[in-house]
Amino acid sequence: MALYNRSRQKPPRQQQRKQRRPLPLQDTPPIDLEVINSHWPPVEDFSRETPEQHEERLAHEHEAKRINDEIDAQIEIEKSERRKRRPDLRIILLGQAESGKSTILRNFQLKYAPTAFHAEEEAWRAVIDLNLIRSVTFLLNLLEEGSVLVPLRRLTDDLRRLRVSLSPLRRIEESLSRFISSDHPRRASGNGFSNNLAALTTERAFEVCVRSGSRWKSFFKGAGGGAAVSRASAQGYEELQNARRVIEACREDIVALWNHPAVRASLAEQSVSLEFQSGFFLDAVDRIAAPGYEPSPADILKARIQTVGVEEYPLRMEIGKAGEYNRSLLWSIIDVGGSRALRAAWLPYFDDVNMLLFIAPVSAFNQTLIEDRSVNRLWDSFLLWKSLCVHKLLKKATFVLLLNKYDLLDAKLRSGIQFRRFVTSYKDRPNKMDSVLHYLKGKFSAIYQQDPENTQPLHVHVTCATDSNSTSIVLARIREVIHTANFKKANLL
Ligand SMILES: Nc1nc2c(ncn2[C@@H]2O[C@H](COP(=O)(O)OP(=O)(O)OP(=O)(O)O)[C@@H](O)[C@H]2O)c(=O)[nH]1
Ligand SMILES: [Mg+2]
Repeated sequence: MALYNRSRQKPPRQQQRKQRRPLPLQDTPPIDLEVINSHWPPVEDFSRETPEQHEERLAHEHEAKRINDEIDAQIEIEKSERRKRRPDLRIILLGQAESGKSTILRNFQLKYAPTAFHAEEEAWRAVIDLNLIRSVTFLLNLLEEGSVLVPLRRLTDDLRRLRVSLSPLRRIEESLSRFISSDHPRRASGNGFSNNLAALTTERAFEVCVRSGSRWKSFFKGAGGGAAVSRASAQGYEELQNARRVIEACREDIVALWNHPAVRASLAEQSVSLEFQSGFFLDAVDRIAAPGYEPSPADILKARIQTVGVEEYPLRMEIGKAGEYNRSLLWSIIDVGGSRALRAAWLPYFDDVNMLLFIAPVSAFNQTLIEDRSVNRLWDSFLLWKSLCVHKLLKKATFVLLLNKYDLLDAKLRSGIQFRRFVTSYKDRPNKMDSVLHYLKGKFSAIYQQDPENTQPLHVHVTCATDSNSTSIVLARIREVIHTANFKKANLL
């Protein structure tokens, strides 16, 4: 029966258009409202059929049934595919740029889907190489004529030699950038190597940008070999191998440049701490530029690549204690680009998220936004948090707040930077990490509790996302929250 309806429901496009055109009033055929609830299609009278017509009709019905069964089977396959793809749980990672969202995502992958995590090591090696080269070319730029940090007159012969011997790295930087962020061959926001002090005091001098979280990795999947590798991929792979050879050849000179007393003195004079910058690998050159280098999980967590856009990462749980999972769970983790211009793209993903993980980088109290130099980064985090806490579409989601980068907060406070200088309401509380964290936790929690619709408890954790061991404990607690509080009720776990 359905087949007649279906074939009638799908007339060719032209016909559809014709049918939609309204009939002139006087031509409108009469309607019989009695048939609305009667049989459809209407029962037909075949009593006057000839044997030929009968045969023809049966053949036609047989063929129509075959097509109908085929369509039904296809719909069933699609439904079951969709069911397979639909995650058991959706988590969204939110926070300003460089708060650590993608690093938290990598921790999730490392803990719960290690095979997938390790399969991407080669792609991450290219990012680490690029992060390293950008640090080196940053230092090389200091040696250029007119640099505010190392005036040319102070360049000794050994520095001049290093400038020449390391110059091939500039070309390598170009080719690596091309592969990793083909849309953005140079750094994204012009904040990179200007050697201007405002840029240096941020953590974003070595920015590498990627349009969408995982597409760039697919290049590396096919690049290493196999008959089906395209010519472009093979050529790209060759270039990557070449980049690697140049880095290895430059290893000693990179170490010499980084350890050069004149370079260090100049950086110190200007209070530039490259160690606080994201994607800083200069202190590990010996290991990273060695032949056969394979990135460790810690290296991958330290690598910096800016997310531009929104991407959902399926996370199929691979591990767990025996009997812990009664089936293989599929989580979906949504990672977003955090800078202000990218936040409008978040909204369509709020609808059916089960959990919101907000990442606030507590070390950012003395920094301003790259996108708006007049805004303190900590202030921006609070504004963002406030807007999410009252967001109508997020009322069903469990809120988890991660006070991230406590290691950098600690280092800054220990180096003598006064928290109260940047957050005046902190007044004369101790300039100690625990006290600052306690203060910030209180402020974030108060904002959450201000909205009477936020009835679920807020879960707060202090994290250092580059430390997989401590983060793993936090992730286990988050999983516990998922397990016990909300989703158990819905039989999701
Ligand atoms: N020292 C330290 N570095 C961290 C921590 N968390 C993240 N990072 C580093 O900070 C940099 C930025 O982290 P990302 O995860 O890329 O930041 P994001 O929030 O995804 O940024 P966008 O993609 O621009 O929105 C990376 O180099 C990380 O390795 C932390 O707790 N401590
Ligand atoms: Mg990111």
